[in-house]
Amino acid sequence: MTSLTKKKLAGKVAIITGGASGIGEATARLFADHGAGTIIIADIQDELGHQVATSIATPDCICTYVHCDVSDEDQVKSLVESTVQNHGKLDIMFSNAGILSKSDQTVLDFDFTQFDRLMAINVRGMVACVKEAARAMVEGRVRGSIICTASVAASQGTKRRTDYCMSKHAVLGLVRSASKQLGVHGIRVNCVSPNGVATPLTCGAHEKSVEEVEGIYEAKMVLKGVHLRAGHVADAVLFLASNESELITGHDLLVDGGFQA
Ligand SMILES: NC(=O)c1ccc[n+]([C@@H]2O[C@H](COP(=O)([O-])OP(=O)(O)OC[C@H]3O[C@@H](n4cnc5c(N)ncnc54)[C@H](O)[C@@H]3O)[C@@H](O)[C@H]2O)c1
Repeated sequence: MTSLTKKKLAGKVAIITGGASGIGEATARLFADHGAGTIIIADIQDELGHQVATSIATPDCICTYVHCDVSDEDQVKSLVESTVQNHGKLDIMFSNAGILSKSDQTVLDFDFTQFDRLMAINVRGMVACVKEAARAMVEGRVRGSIICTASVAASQGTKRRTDYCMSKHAVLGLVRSASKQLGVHGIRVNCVSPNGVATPLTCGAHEKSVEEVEGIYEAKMVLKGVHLRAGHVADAVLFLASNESELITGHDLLVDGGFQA
């Protein structure tokens, strides 16, 4: 096999949170295409998660669904422990699960109940996934890769969705700190920051179709003639998960069509 045809994740064991839908699902499919030996889809949408896992599994790729609410550290701990017990190790954690609040969450109309729920998933859940994955990698002496999903909202303010913007700023702080602490173990920690992708998350928030949402986001991109899709984000995650990014850690990889240029 030449290096050009070599699969980038041959034999790797990966967990993808929020893997039943959108960016997580697209990444699970791409990981399978690139030879991952085991992919664990961790989500709270049980029926969809099982369907996605079944559709990805092949004789060469074990793909299973595990119910895991990332806001509950015990569930994250047991997700990681069962992965290592059943599959021998953990090489890649893609901590991707995230939500938007129902209301606009401007400062003047801030709702703390929605804020608490969002922070429990978008921040507490991210920390739990990074913590448990890193502990398993250190214990198993795995030079693993941890990737979090941040957002373009991680590095600039927003006119609404204040809680979401705050949560993604926190993800950036987590990634940068974890990368400094875990480098000594050979563990890399990075994040991807998409601009708008039409997924169930954003279509639901806008109450618009995929085409309408893609139109809204395309208007904000510098690059024209292309829509930012979940597959573009998955490509960036694959790069950060594979040895092609061996020297890259603590990095925020923007996938935004030039939005922040
Ligand atoms: N779509 C975008 O425009 C965009 C832009 C920047 C960042 N992001 C981020 O990308 C990530 C994925 O979002 P998406 O657009 O693919 O949305 P999505 O709704 O299609 O997928 C998110 C998945 O996370 C799961 N999830 C929600 N709460 C969970 C919990 N407590 N525990 C486990 N799983 C849970 C959902 O069930 C869903 O399957 C999120 O972190 C989001 O903030 C999305």
